[in-house]
Amino acid sequence: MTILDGKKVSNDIKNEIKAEVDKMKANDEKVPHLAAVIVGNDGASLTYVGSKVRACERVGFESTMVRLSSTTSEIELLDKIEELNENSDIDGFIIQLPLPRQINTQKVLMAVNPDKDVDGFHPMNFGKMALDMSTFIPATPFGILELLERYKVDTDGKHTVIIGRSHIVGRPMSILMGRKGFPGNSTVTLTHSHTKNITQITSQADIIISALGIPNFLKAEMVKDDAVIIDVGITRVTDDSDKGYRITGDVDFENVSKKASFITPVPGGVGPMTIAMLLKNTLLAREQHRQHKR
Ligand SMILES: Nc1nc(=O)c2c([nH]1)NC[C@@H]1CN(c3ccc(C(=O)N[C@@H](CCC(=O)O)C(=O)O)cc3)C=[N+]21
Repeated sequence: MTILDGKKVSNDIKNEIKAEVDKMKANDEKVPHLAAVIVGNDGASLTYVGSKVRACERVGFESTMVRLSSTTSEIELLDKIEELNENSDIDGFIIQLPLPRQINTQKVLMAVNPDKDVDGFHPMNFGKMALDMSTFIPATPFGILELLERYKVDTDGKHTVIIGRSHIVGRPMSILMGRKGFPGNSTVTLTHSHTKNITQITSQADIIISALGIPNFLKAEMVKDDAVIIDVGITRVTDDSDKGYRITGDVDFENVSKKASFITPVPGGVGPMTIAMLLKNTLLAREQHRQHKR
């Protein structure tokens, strides 16, 4: 059994990005600038955005955190997005999800300039991804592909079963694993809350990608020997540690890891990769802006 060490790989990627930024600095070029908009005071969201800002500092990017109150109206957020679209110093930005109820998420994501959409959530970029055109791939799916690639996990002709059809993970992952090339060429099954007899399906999977958010959902009985297990779940459970919580994935790691050929831990698996790939998309955005002389 091999642990897919997202913590280590994400550090490698950050070092590679930092080397690129150092070259830019040596040439007196502008360094990439990422902005993150966060609406409201959700604890988990603030933690993630904080990690993104710290990761920017670590690789030498400029970063801007835009904090808006939980009562922000849709119009106010759209105005802020317009401002970021027009600010030529900003290469890419993200709107941290979820958004408060009064705001229509789809409308907001459509307002982001696709050239600055480093989350890859704009329908234009999602469509390009589905059509194998070069674009920003959403950071979590991109991170999973990168892990599979760096550990040379064979995906060709394999049966990949995805649990969860979210717009951020399950849906894009189902498209990416079925694309031509590596990692890809999988036969994909996308399962969700209306799926019947899920154990029968997961038991046949060569690769399982679980993005559900239910701790200990995936048990050893649901997995065949030598399966590849990617755990995208991140659920906070309260405990008596200093933080007051620990995070746990969808997978019963202790038992499933005994059967798996490769498995991602939580924490230290897909989560850190998400942040590294957001940086990678921002570097890509900077390079494209430079070529278009913006
Ligand atoms: N516009 C937008 N883009 C996102 O990419 C986005 C989002 N909204 N909303 C929420 C999800 C979730 N997400 C994570 C990022 C890093 C970790 C991460 O670093 N996790 C660490 C542990 C972090 C902890 O201790 O809480 C780990 O798994 O080792 C987790 C989850 C990005 N998301």
